[in-house]
Amino acid sequence: MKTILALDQGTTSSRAILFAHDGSIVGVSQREFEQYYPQPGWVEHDANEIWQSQLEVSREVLQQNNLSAADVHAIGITNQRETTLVWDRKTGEPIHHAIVWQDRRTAGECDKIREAGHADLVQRKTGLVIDAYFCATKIRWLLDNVPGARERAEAGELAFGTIDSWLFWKLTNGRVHATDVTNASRTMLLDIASCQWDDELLELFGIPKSLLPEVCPSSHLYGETDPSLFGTPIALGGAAGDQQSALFGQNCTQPGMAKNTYGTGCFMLMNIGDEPAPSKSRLLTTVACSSGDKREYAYEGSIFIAGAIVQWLRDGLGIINSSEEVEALAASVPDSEGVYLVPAFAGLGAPHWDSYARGTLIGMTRGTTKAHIARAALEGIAFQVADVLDAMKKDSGVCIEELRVDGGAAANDLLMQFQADIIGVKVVRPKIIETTAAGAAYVAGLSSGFWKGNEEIAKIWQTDRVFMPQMPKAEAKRRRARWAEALERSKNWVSE
Ligand SMILES: Nc1ncnc2c1ncn2[C@@H]1O[C@H](COP(=O)(O)OP(=O)(O)O)[C@@H](O)[C@H]1O
Ligand SMILES: O=P(O)(O)OC[C@H](O)CO
Repeated sequence: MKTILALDQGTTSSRAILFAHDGSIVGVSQREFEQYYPQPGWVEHDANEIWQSQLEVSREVLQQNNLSAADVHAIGITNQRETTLVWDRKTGEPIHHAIVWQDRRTAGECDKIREAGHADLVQRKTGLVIDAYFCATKIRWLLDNVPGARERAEAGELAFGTIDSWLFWKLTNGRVHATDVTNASRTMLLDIASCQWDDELLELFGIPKSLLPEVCPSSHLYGETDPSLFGTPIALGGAAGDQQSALFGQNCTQPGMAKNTYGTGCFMLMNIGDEPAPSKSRLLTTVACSSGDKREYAYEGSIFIAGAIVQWLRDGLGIINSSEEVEALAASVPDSEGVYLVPAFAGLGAPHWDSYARGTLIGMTRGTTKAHIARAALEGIAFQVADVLDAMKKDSGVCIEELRVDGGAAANDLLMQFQADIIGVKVVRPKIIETTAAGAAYVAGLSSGFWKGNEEIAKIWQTDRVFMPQMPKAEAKRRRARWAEALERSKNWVSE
């Protein structure tokens, strides 16, 4: 049986998923790995643990399904984006833990770069807002804080990579140092129009060019796995950052098509075609996946806390025992009775970008119960998404006809219905919810000839359930206006 093996290297776990030619899932294996929080606001990963967990699940999914490397036509990689790693080219050893996308250690540095007047240059070239979220200031931190790192980097001894690059390096035993263009577009060092590393930005951030990987299309033959890993070499057919991969996996290949992933955070991406138009509403412009050399772009609204608020109800407040339970609890009341929960626990991302906002629970009375709070938590996710959708409509001038959804919290019917109600747009959940891994499988399957073209892949995507807006428009408007007031109260709460 021929399959495509998708490696889905996420923030909290490594997964390996086998896809058959009809797009169905043959098997899944998953391992969590440790999160390191050395200081408040800092988040790190051990890149060797990432590699070991990824290798183990890859071998395990084959074994569990009685398959071998010979049954894998190609491998596709999808990964947590922006997480930054530097390693020694000779030994392959990381010089430090990877600095994770959520890490805020370079926020002060970003404030300075913004204050020095570089925001327009950075947005024009990279499509990004200056924020600690992206790689550039994380790389500089590593070069300036790991003893000897800057000298070694200047001598060409070190390599930088996002997690796709790290996996390519390990899978080929150091023969390939490359990244795909969607991951490269999150470094804040790429000119997204030419898709080349930009010398002016490298100088601004003090980063030697010799550190950087080669930038390749997402759907591209990068090499093959070292024979020592799986017995027989397997073709490496492509890679994509997880959110762009999900956009491709949702088959949003035409301008105006949008998806939203409800995981730890929420990431809404909309295909905007072949021009990297800058956003006027503080969204990001990012490189999207495409099936060949053709460039495609997307607007992205990144929301830092979404499903994580449900984990907080479970672990922080203890009012539910599992994430799934939130739906029944929230459904036990008809509405939140005026309670609003702004989940700005890690500041606010798009379109507000307020690092100093904090979580706010407001509107409670003596009648408020845990059910109202659970409901307000789910509604807070949907209101944030509505704010991003508005910004997208405004920037693109496109009337979004449907929002395709995926991610763990997209299983929550109450949340999906409320989402449709509050945005007044139908919400469509596909049958194959593993769209992130599917996107990686597709880019690898296309470059290696497993699938013939986009048309063949488009047939795989099928609707599971459609949520139509039911709430009267005036009521949705009233609730959004109240949300906007609650949001204002959460802003600029802490000073650093
Ligand atoms: N039924 C549910 N209702 C609401 N949230 C849920 C539900 N099931 C899972 N979640 C949330 O979804 C998140 C996990 O989704 P997942 O897509 O695996 O995230 P990630 O890739 O960011 O780790 C968790 O934050 C969890 O609380
Ligand atoms: O690993 P996830 O699914 O939380 O995704 C992380 C994003 O890529 C961060 O930009």
